[in-house]
Amino acid sequence: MTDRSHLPGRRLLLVHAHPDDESINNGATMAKYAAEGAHVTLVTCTLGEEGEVIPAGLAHLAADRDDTLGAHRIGELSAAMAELGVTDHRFLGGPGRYRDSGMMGAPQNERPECFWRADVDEAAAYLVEVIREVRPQVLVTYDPDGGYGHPDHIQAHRVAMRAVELAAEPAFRRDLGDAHTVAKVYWNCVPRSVVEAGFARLRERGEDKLFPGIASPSDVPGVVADEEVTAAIDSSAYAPAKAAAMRAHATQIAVDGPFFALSNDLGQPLLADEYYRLVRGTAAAGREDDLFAGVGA
Ligand SMILES: CC(=O)N[C@H]1[C@@H](O[C@@H]2[C@H](O)[C@H](O)[C@@H](O)[C@H](O)[C@H]2O)O[C@H](CO)[C@@H](O)[C@@H]1O
Ligand SMILES: [Zn+2]
Repeated sequence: MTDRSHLPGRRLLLVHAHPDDESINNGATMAKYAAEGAHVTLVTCTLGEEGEVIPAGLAHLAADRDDTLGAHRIGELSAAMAELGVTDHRFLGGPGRYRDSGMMGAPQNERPECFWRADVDEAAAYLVEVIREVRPQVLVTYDPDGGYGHPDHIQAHRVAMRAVELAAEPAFRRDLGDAHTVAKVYWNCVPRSVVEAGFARLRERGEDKLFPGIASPSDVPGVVADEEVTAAIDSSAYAPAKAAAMRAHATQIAVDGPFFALSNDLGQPLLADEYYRLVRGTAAAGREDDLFAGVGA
């Protein structure tokens, strides 16, 4: 039986594809739970080597130039975690084990070392080892489409969901630790009414002029009908930390007040509250305001 005495009471594990996804999707949630004393663990599946680069002075980092963006983004991620108060962040299988696959359909999808071509069970075993060590009650990842169809996001979903299954199997890889059942699994999402209100607010205030273009609600990853949302984390107190963490990913994200843009220069609202769909486990009555609702230590 695993000795849990050294583990903090509440333990949250997040599984993401690239450095920056964690701050965009869950920055306020991570800051909130870290501040409340929960143990927050982030596993990022690639280094984001194939990303575009916003600052002109860093353009040389790009994959088709010096190909050092991955190493640079490790530093960005560390800076972002410092802003959120998160101290446990890891790369799946170690830094560089799986390479960023590029956008769906890109030639990079064919590289043998890219995450999109990973064997899901082999990749999941790396995550089983983390799950059996940290023993989280709650795991957060993407929906089956990865939020917006990026191959690394889709693969992160598949690997996370497979690892949850395997970690709970006592007969699976006993060398990776005692079996552990994750009590609750959530997928990131955003209610349609919140996204539409966010864009309307920015247009009303004329802040949609801060960037060359403005995205549309359909560009936002994981938009769902309001009634599909099962948890809403009021993280307004942590909005500054989230914005600072997003700014730390300077090669990928430009933040201006309540607005941000990725390298496509399409501005969108920076949402402080963060939303989830429970897909494994038992939800508390009504829309939850705590991801740990109903779980024991
Ligand atoms: C938020 C996210 O998942 N970013 C990924 C994504 O980056 C996008 C990509 O470069 C696209 O071509 C741009 O138009 C868009 O603005 C970017 O956000 O894909 C990258 C390559 O796989 C990845 O490194 C980045 O983290
Ligand atoms: Zn991503």
